This record gives sequence, structure tokens and C-alpha cells, in this order.
Amino acid sequence: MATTTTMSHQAIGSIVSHRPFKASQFLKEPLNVPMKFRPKRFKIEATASQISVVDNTFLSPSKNRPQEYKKKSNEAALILIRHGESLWNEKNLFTGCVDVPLTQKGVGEAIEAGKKISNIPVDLIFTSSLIRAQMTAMLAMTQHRRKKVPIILHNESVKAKTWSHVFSEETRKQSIPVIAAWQLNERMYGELQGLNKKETAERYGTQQVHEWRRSYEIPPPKGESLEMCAERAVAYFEDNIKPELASGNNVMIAAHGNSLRSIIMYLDDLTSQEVTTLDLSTGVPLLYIFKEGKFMKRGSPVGPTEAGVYAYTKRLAQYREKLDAASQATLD
Ligand SMILES: O=C(O)[C@H](O)COP(=O)(O)O
Repeated sequence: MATTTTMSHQAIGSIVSHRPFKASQFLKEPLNVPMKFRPKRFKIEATASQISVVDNTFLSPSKNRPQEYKKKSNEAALILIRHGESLWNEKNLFTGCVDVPLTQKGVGEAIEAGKKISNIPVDLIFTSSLIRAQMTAMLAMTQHRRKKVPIILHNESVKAKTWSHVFSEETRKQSIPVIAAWQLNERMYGELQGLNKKETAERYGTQQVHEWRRSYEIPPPKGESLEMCAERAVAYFEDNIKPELASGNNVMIAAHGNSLRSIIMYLDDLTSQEVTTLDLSTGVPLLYIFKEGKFMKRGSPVGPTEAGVYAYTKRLAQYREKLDAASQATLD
């Protein structure tokens, strides 16, 4: 079924661009995206009065970060975290691209997530452009043993980039670049955004609402199907995140239930049937290792504090030993 979706300002999410532009200019045809993720029917037409997004294709992250951030290794860690509970998760409302902050419980979940990954190296963070994902990333990093400072790279204009430049080499070494990308936003839930999930199921039927929420191909009214969400999220992952992993940079992605489901579908090579049963809890970090062009799942911690249930690789174990040695040296 070929349909064209025209999105309003809610479609992509947040933030600012005062320059007139067509959002379609940011949806490049991805070159390396597998057939199942190539845009088939995804077309956005909007002007700046209807839509506003972070122009984060203006400067691509890997090309514009200083050399110091780049390093080589034959293995890299990839952490995926769905944001902690938001105010609309608490109220059981469809949220989609509406920009809602974390609840107190969500803040706690983000901090607990941070404890679980506190021994895993992180060189670079990608978040969506929505505050609940950004809060989660920042709160999680407060718990990291390496104590680097996450710094948002503002690439939306040359001026923003220049003004947020860090001049001290020493300080730069102690920081982690954070790149916010609207392509990692939650799926646009269309006319369901702001509706109560239980009431919607009562009105339209449990089966219909389940299809809107979990099927791969069926979009909610005027919203994005998981397939459409994958077309932007997986393309972004392939174009901007995978090259970082291939260069040995350890990456954390803080994003959303459905943008992460689409990325996990790609990483685990799930079928459109298998992905219907994939459901992500808030604030639980998943770990993958990227090695020799392949993604290997290393599990997800179940305990509240310890990362030990991850299947550590030798390199991760060495990193942890270094952290232990550094803490011991501080105590001595
Ligand atoms: O956007 C939302 O409402 C949630 O973040 C994800 O909702 P879902 O579990 O209904 O897909």
C-alpha cells in the first residue's frame, strides 16, 4: 500500500531552525541501507513554518569532530538506552515526537542505567533531539567512573558551532561529544499523540491498537509505522554511527522505544514478524560489541547496580581493570 505522509511540526520533533528550508532536503537517500530499510513511501514536505528540526546534517558528526576524538581499535562497544520514564509514560499517553521530560522515577532509572554501564567505555554519545533522551544520557553519564563531561556539539549553524568550541586541549580530553539527531526521535504517533493508551484501546479495539503500536508496516493514523521510523533511524545509524564504531569509538545511543526497536531489528536481523514481540523497558541499557563488521549482543544487566551480567570482552575487562587501578591509586 503506497501512501505519502505529510508531517506537521509535531512530526519530527523539536528545536530550532529559523532559516526557511524543506525538511525533505534532510532525508537523503541512504547509500548503504539494506533494501528493507530503503525509503519506499516516505516523503516529507514541510516548510519552516510547519516544521522545525535540528539541522544536524549541516555538519556530519564524524567529519567535524576534532582528531583527538578519533581513535583506532578493532572492537567497539555500543550501548543502547531507552530513556527513563517520562511524564507522559506515567500518564499512559501516546507521546511520539512530543517533547516531554522525565518524571522523578525516570530520573532515578537514568541514574541506575548509568551505574550499570559505569565500567563500559563511552567515547561518543548520540541522542535524539528530545529532552527525555538527552536527560537520560546526561544523568547516566554522571555515574560513569571515567568522569568525563558530556558536551553537546551544536552543529545547527556555523555560529552555534563556533561559540560552543572548547579551546583547552586538556578540557577537551576530559569531555565526551554528544550529538543530538532528530532521526533518532521516537516514531511520530500521528493523531494518537496525547491520547490515553487504555482509552484508545477501548475505543478502537485492543487488536487495532496493538497493530498500531507493534506491527512493522501499519502506521497509526497520520503517523509513522515502525518501517517509516526505521527508514530514518537506521539510515542515520548506518551513515553516522556505524562509521564511528568501525573506527573503534565506543558509542552510547540514548533514544526511544521505537527508534531503538528499528535499530535493534537491523542489528539482530529480525524479521518484520519477530520485531512485533520486541518491547524495550525504560532505562535498561543493552550492550553490543562491533567487531569485524558484525554486531554481537552482549546482554543486558538485570541487577540494579552491576554491569557484571554483561558478557565482557577482553578489551572491556582491560578497560575495567584500568578504572579499578585508577580508583585504587586515588585511594592510596
Ligand atoms: O511514544 C510513546 O508513547 C512511547 O514512548 C512508546 O510507545 P509504545 O510503547 O506505545 O510504542
